[in-house]
Amino acid sequence: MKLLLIGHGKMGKAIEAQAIARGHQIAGIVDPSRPGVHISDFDATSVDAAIEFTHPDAAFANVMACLQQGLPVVCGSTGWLHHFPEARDLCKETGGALFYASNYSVGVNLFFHFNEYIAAKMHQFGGYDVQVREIHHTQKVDQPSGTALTAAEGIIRHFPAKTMWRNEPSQADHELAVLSERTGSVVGTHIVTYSSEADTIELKHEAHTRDGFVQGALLAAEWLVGRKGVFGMKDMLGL
Ligand SMILES: NC(=O)C1=CN([C@@H]2O[C@H](COP(=O)(O)OP(=O)(O)OC[C@H]3O[C@@H](n4cnc5c(N)ncnc54)[C@H](O)[C@@H]3O)[C@@H](O)[C@H]2O)C=CC1
Ligand SMILES: O=C(O)C1=N[C@H](C(=O)O)C[C@H](O)C1
Repeated sequence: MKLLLIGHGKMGKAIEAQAIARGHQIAGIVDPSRPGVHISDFDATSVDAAIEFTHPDAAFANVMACLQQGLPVVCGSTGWLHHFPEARDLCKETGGALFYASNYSVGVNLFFHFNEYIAAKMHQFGGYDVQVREIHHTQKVDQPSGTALTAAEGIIRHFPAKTMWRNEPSQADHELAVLSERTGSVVGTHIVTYSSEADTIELKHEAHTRDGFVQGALLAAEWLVGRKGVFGMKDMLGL
């Protein structure tokens, strides 16, 4: 495949290396460190898919630009989802292809699946409170993490005692506390904890490296080619 990489930071560089190892070509790299290269320089004749990992403030414009250029786009940037409905609408209008995941690791997507199952089960029993905790490296700019928000939304859908989340400790029974910690170079750890007076049950995912995110994003780009519409990991993995 001919790939356009948008963002050449920790994720973009790791995706570039893994893409080349898998036999893909890098058609271009768009990043402020490479002035003069723009998404508008590319179209569907030169690029099979764009992969976007940038910044919460940049992702929406990049995704819209890809859709306007007719480029299938795999986006992993977090912190911009309040704009997602506009991107979905443009994707439909243009007959384009958009793949989004707050976390491309297959392991995290199993964690999301088990999280929803556990939330529905725990709802059947009284006496437990639930909270979400995420720990990341100090360079991370958004909080809570996109992954923690996906987990929180999964809990809220299946555990009706919680109707909203809050990014701080909460004494209100209906609020799901989603706590964020920034320390060292932690790649990404997410923990869902159910506590009662009698016991504690935890579901934890700890990324050891970025390899899981990278492999998932490349799988998504390969899977997206030839498809039209808006997709996520559940579509690709059949979860
Ligand atoms: N969905 C997932 O599986 C994962 C998502 N992420 C998310 O991906 C994003 C990027 O993460 P990292 O690579 O760790 O960050 P990073 O800070 O290492 O790299 C971001 C890169 O984007 C570039 N950039 C900034 N504005 C840009 C623009 N307008 N156009 C093109 N490039 C631009 C920066 O110059 C930088 O090179 C974050 O939002 C992070 O939360 C990170 C890991 C996994
Ligand atoms: O910024 C990161 O590093 C990560 N961001 C994603 C998120 O916000 O959930 C995914 C992963 O946890 C790493």
